[in-house]
Amino acid sequence: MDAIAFSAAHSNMKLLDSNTLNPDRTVSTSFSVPKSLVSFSCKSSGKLQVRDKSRTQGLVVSCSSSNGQGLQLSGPVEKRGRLGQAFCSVGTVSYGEFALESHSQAVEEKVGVLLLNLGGPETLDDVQPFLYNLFADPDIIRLPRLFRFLQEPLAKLISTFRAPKSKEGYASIGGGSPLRKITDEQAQALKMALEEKNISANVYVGMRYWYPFTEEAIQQIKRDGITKLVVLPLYPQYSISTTGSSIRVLQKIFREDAYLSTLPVSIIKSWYQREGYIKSMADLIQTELKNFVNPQEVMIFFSAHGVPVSYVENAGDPYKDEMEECIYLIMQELKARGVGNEHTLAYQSRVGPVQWLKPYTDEVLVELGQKGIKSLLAVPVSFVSEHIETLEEIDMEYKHLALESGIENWGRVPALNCKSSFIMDLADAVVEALPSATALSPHASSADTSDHGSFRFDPIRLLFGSILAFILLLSPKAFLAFRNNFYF
Ligand SMILES: C=CC1=C(C)c2cc3[nH]c(cc4nc(cc5[nH]c(cc1n2)c(C)c5CCC(=O)O)C(CCC(=O)O)=C4C)c(C)c3C=C
Ligand SMILES: [Fe+2]
Repeated sequence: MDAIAFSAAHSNMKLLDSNTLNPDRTVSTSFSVPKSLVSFSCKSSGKLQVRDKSRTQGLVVSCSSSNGQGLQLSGPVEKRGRLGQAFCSVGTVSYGEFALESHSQAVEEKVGVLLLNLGGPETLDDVQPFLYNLFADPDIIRLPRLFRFLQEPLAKLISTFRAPKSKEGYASIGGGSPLRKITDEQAQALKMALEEKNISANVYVGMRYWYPFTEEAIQQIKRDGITKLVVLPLYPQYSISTTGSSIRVLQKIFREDAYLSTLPVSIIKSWYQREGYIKSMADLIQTELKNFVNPQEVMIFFSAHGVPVSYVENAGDPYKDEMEECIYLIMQELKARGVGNEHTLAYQSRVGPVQWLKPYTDEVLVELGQKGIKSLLAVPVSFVSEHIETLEEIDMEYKHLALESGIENWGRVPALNCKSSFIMDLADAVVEALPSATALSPHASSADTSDHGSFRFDPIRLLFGSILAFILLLSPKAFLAFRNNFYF
């Protein structure tokens, strides 16, 4: 007669019962674990897996003994818990002819959530070095491989020339980006939302181009001894230039570190299709529409941050498709609520001389004014916090342009920031991602870095890109002319 005791790998998990098992007998056991945190060890079998077979129907627990004689646990889900969240209770245990050793190992699990974001200058003095970091990113200025050595000098040049214009923008919104403050608040709110779901997690913020840098967050994750990590980029839609770039930084750090290379990690690449996010966006739009005298006459104007067309057409960036699907889902949700307004999507914030995704926000605003549209509600859609492009570009530049073009009633939907339904949905996304955490294998990383590799060889781009880079580097005068024509 042997006993098997299950203990959970997380401080919130409680062992309610253990059973004495007899061969050829099915017995019941019961223990309670948060649905997402399911990891057990069993000395004799060596392997005991718990799989989330269906998100809605709960767990099936299976275990194989070291000799493959089929220990099995299975059972229905039971609802428990202080706040009504799904807990799982395994109802029956059966096993084959082999005895099991009595104790399992309890591993203290420390869950971490890493929020990835762009970062922004906190003071006007930070603007040029922030821009340098941004333009030095090969996912932002994509030079042909042969000319990568030009990346840093080019970044220095462009950041120096763009800084005065950027500084004006940041000065007009109070002298710096609000991104760090808002992201810290989101991190705190997410930690609390997870606690309500009985998951104790450390939430970290890792910025791509300014403090706290992703590298710093990772060092803290190591110091804290995190044993399972969920990576959640704060961009609803995936782009090579945003989520892709941050993930590449992560993969590089993880590959080179013994501890990190074995840390189970789950990366949520994009989440624009989540019901909680779509509903939260629809809530914001519905609320804002009510501020207009004739809400049903208002054109809903989605304005997304653009990317160069080449990202989508040559490098396979899914950003445009994901954006269009996101808008479709938000509009479907609004329709289901009886809101049947007209809508349109345009892309803002283009930088430099290349073609960006069209239509451009500024051009569409003028066209809509000319067509006689009188009321317009701007909805920033690629980002979940207020930042320079909502506070300055939309609220000031585009509003001014729209009013000048004949639009009389202007409104803007606020960013989601810490809206509770949105934060709760992020917490759900984390909970759902936890079971699939696995070490970032060298395989996975090479697949993910393939954005670069998949950039098709384009001789014209190569030729012109390199000639341009050389001219710009060698001749400040030419750069000035270039800048004046194409405004960096
Ligand atoms: C989904 C969002 C974003 C995408 C896609 C994106 C691509 C992208 N951006 C630049 C150049 C700049 N971006 C700048 C600021 C900035 N960009 C985003 C988001 C996306 N960028 C945000 C949220 C911010 C604001 C951060 C803040 O400080 O509040 C800037 C600096 C500001 C300015 O000078 O206008 C630049 C430059 C490129 C080239 C690019 C794709 C290739
Ligand atoms: Fe940007």
